[in-house]
Amino acid sequence: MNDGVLPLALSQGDPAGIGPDIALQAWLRRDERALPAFLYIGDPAVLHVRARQLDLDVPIVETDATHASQMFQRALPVLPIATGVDVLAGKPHVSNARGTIAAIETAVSLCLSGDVRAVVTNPIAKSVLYEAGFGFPGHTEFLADLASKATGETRMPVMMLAGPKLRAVPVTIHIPLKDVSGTLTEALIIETCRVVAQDMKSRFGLPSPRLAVAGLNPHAGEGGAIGQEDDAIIHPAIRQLRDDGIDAFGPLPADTMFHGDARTRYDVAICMYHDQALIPAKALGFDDSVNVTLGLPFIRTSPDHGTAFGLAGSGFAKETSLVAALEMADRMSFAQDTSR
Ligand SMILES: NC(=O)C1=CN([C@@H]2O[C@H](COP(=O)(O)OP(=O)(O)OC[C@H]3O[C@@H](n4cnc5c(N)ncnc54)[C@H](O)[C@@H]3O)[C@@H](O)[C@H]2O)C=CC1
Ligand SMILES: NCC(=O)COP(=O)(O)O
Repeated sequence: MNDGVLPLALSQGDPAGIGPDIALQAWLRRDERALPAFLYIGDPAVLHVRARQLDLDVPIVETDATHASQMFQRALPVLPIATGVDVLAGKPHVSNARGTIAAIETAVSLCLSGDVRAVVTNPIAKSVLYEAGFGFPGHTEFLADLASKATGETRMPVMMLAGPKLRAVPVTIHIPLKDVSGTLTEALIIETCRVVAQDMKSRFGLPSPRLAVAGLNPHAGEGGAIGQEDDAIIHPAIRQLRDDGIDAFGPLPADTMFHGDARTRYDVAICMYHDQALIPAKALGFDDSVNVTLGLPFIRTSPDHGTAFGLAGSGFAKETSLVAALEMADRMSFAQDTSR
């Protein structure tokens, strides 16, 4: 079924984490889930060792993007990126960082050159990359930087956690909670919502998405008695978005916008900080939610979880979120608006 269709690129992530495990396990489910062909970009030696450790019978073939789809049925296609070090499951090490970063760069480059349809990333350990001098908070900002360098256009990346029950976007991402208030601006909220509205239309088939905007403070500020940001920053941003024809509403008290009835009234929850978005997203769908980066000139999805070092090589890591990420990237690539 994959012959003639470009593959997806799957970066290895931190090789000491569960990325290799879930890639092997996802490949074994290719028929059951009718998975799109994917090309694993990473160290084949790590995959061989991990497959043995997990007692998984997965043939591995070293190849390139051109031949991956036709080989996918018979073997897991791998574009080799040597780590050059002994990788131990569950033991992160700074010397793995170079291979982790190179795999992401290669995946993006293949996508921008039209050799793969989308980029799916396995989890990275941010602290390991920071120790190696990586200058970005996470994939989201790194991918935007790679895209900007390749296209010459500045990109504003937007993180969205998407599952069957909830789509949630954090306006501020990996910053300390104490800095959230100072970072939130009317312009940041407006720009984030514009990117969300545009990508919901072009990549998710929702022509007029309903954006429910959360307040920052308890009870959305209670009329200014419990904080000023809701009235001073969030409310004017929503007014501007509505004037621009975007169906945004709020600010809503965040504690009551995620229950079942409330979720029927919107397509995307716009949240003011990381945990306001990611706690409900992971509570409602840890096993099958996907982390998507909006605002890029290419498609990027990822499992919603991290490296789970404690599970690497154990056989207890679930591949379900990675499978959902592969399936979402596949759907998005066919829905894609080529005018972007
Ligand atoms: N997209 C990415 O690259 C992401 C990377 N991270 C990174 O991952 C590292 C570890 O972060 P944590 O907060 O511990 O989150 P985590 O998601 O790795 O683990 C949280 C809990 O969920 C469990 N878990 C995670 N994935 C699972 C799976 N597939 N199957 C079964 N159980 C699973 C873990 O065992 C642990 O109990 C950090 O360095 C963080 O930066 C975290 C989130 C996303
Ligand atoms: N908490 C979500 C997360 O860490 C994912 O970040 P990114 O690496 O996709 O930017």
